[in-house]
Amino acid sequence: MTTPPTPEQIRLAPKALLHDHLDGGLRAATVLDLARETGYDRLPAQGPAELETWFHEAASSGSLERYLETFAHTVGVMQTVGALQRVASECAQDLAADGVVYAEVRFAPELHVEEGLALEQVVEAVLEGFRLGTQAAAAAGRSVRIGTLLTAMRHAARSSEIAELAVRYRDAGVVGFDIAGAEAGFPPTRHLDAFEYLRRENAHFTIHAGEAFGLPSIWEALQWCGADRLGHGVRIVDDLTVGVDGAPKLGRLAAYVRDTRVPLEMCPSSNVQTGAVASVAEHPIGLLRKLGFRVTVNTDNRLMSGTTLSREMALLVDAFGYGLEDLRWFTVNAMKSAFLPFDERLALIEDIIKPGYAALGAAPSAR
Ligand SMILES: O=c1[nH]cnc2c1ncn2[C@H]1C[C@H](O)[C@@H](CO)O1
Ligand SMILES: [Zn+2]
Repeated sequence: MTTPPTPEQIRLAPKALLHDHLDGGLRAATVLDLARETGYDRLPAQGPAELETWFHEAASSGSLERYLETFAHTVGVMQTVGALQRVASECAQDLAADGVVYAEVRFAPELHVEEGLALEQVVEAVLEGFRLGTQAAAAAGRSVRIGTLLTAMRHAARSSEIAELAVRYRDAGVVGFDIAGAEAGFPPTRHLDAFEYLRRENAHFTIHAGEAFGLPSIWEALQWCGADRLGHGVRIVDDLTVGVDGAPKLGRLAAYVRDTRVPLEMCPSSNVQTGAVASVAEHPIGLLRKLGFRVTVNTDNRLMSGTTLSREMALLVDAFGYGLEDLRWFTVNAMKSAFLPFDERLALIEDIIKPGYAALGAAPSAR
């Protein structure tokens, strides 16, 4: 019988995070400070606790489109070099304090040019913020490595430009590309040029797919666009049926996803808020983990969900009875799927992750 890890053990356990939005992870107090400094006067609440509650409630309507409307207020205060640097630096420090040892954090440069910044200035400000935050975390005794993903908005038309930006900054901390935003009505094939360019450049990308729209979106992301990973991908369960023997039977797309080890960046709390799943207890992560899909656990938007990676893992421990060994499995899956060179992924797994779980008393893995 598995002993459930305590919240403190979960926090101390080394964790890897592949899906976290910079503009969805601000501290509420920072949103308020930046609004004052930059003259942004449209915030819906004036104290940090009220603002935190507002984000959580407004993002919990059951609709992805309404969830996305809340970003107007975070993006609204992230329009200067100073604001972008501060948010990125605090992000690195908050992740490190939560025991995250490797994170890929994404944001959409095109959303941060309202006050006249150039796309390059936006990217450089965020990279500098991550550098400063990582340095501050190290000084506090916590080591975290951050890779940046550049996101293009799927309803807009700047994906090729953003893909080129990702390639231009690939040696300066940008490790990949993504598309995000409303999914229904905006299939990933609208951005085929960007994905074809990235593949020619041997670059990595993930695509938000199978969150608010189903199998066709996942199929396009993989088989037309060539995504390395899927953001969410929860709707892959639509391709599972129950066979005559009562065992789950995989359709062709689900089999492809499992058999070619496509990483699924699953975000339990966010999926409940947008209505992609009914509750954490009913999240497909339980079934997909049993069936051996390459599942990873992520935060998506820490501010909108009032969460951390430790909390997402604790919710799964409560729902599915996971032990430290399961959390290590999710973590190793994430690290294997990171957009880092193979030798660097292996070093993090062998030198940091496995010893970290062993120190907490996790049983050695069978393989
Ligand atoms: O879960 C999501 N699905 C689709 N789009 C999302 C999600 N979370 C955040 N975004 C959007 C809103 C942000 O402004 C943008 C870039 O981070 O990505
Ligand atoms: Zn997301």
